[in-house]
Amino acid sequence: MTSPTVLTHRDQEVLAATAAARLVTTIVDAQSARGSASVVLTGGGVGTAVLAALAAAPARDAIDWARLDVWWGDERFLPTGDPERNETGAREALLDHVPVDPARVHPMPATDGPDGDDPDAAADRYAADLRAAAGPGASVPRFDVLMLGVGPDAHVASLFPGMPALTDDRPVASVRDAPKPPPTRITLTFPSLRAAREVWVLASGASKAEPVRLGLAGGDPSRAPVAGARGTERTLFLVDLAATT
Ligand SMILES: O=C(O)[C@H](O)[C@@H](O)[C@H](O)[C@H](O)COP(=O)(O)O
Repeated sequence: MTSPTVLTHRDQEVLAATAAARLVTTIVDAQSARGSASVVLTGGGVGTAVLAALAAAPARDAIDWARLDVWWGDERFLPTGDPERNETGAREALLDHVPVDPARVHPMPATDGPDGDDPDAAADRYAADLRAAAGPGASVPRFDVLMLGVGPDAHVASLFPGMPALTDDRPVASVRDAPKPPPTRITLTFPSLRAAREVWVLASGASKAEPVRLGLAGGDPSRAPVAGARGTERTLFLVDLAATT
C-alpha cells in the first residue's frame, strides 16, 4: 500500500478538469504498456464532473476506447436506468459519448437483472465477472485507476463507518440499511479497492475537510473508511481548497 499524495486545486471545476487530463494520460500510458486499461468509476458529484470533463476534453481522442474496461466501485441497487444509479450518471456524462466496447463496460447488476432484487446474488455475480477478468490466481483485476468519492461521514464506495462490509473479505459485498439512501447497495470491499495500481480520492467542498484529514492520517478504516483506500503504486487525494481548510 502506498502513502497518499495530496494535490489541491482552486475549485471543483479545476479539480475535475485536471483529473480528466490525468485520466487521459494514465489510460494512454497503461494501454501503451499493457495493451489495454481498466478504470473503476465512482458516483457522486465530483466523480461525475470528472467524467463530464473528460467527455468535453479534445484529448479524450488519445484514448483507445475499445481497449478500456470500465468497472464500478459501488452501485445503488435499483432498476436499470434509474437516475439514482451510478451507472446511469456515468453513461450520461461520458460513456454514451465515446466509442467504448459495450462488452467491456461492466455495470454492477440492477434489480431487474438475472438475480432480481437479491443483492447477495448480485454481489456474487459481480465477483464472478471480476474473477473472470483477473489474472491467474487473482480474484480481481489490477485496475489501472480506481476513483472514489468520499462522503462527509468518510465513507468510500458503499463502505460506511461501522458496517459489516468493511470487514468482508469477499471481493464484492451487498449492503443493507446503508445510512445514506438508497439503503440497499453493492460495493467492492477493501481487498478489491487495494488491488488497484492507482487509487484517486476525489473531494470537493468544506464538508469533506474532516474526511480528507482522516483519510490522510490513515486511521482506523472501520471508523473512517477513506483511510483504508490505498493503491499498490500510487494513492492520490485530488481535492479542492475548501476540502483542505
Ligand atoms: O452512492 C452514493 O451515495 C454516492 O455515490 C456517494 O458515495 C458519493 O460518491 C460520495 O458521497 C461523494 O459525493 P460527492 O462527490 O457528491 O460529494
